Amino acid sequence: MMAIRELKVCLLGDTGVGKSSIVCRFVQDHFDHNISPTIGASFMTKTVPCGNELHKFLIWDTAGQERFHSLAPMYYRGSAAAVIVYDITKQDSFHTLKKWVKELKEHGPENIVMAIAGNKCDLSDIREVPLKDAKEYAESIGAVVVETSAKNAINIEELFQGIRQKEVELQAPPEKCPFSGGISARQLCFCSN
Ligand SMILES: Nc1nc2c(ncn2[C@@H]2O[C@H](COP(=O)(O)OP(=O)(O)OP(=O)(O)O)[C@@H](O)[C@H]2O)c(=O)[nH]1
Repeated sequence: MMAIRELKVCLLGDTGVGKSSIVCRFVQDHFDHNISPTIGASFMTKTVPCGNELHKFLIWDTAGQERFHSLAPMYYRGSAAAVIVYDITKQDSFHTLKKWVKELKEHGPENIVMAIAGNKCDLSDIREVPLKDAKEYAESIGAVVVETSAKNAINIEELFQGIRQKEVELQAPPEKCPFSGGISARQLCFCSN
């Protein structure tokens, strides 16, 4: 029987950036143009094979609307990883992302793995946030960074794989990591350009 390794992940970020859409694409490989805003939070799981183990993602998708902000600690406190999402077409959402990172550093679990997702990269012709800014910021906080499109299924698998990789590395010395062959996950970036 294969060992199951569970990984609790929460998604944080402004309302409308595409958190639920990212989870929906990852878990169900589906995109809904008319998806409703999340109320409170929602929970989904996905299990993926990894070497001779199974990795089970336990995913908490939080609501981005300000009125739900006070609920977020219930979800990030028990998480091994946080995906903080912004919308590349909305500078304000990148500002909100920075506020989430600050809150996680102050009140989140000590070794929480952080991944930044710049979503809606299919809309890069109306981009407001340069990829360079996201890369520099991610590097400054030791986070994985990736531009995603839940709509066009770009980099969604890579985002979650990046989290797994970093989490596994935190628990095993780099030479034992099945993904990187010894390269630190902090050096890995899944941006396409
Ligand atoms: N073009 C484009 N639209 C997207 C993408 N991802 C999500 N959307 C759209 O953005 C809107 C908001 O998506 P949601 O997934 O509900 O956003 P959310 O961050 O979960 O919002 P809250 O639940 O309010 O926190 C919806 O109309 C989606 O169809 C994407 O990758 N590209």
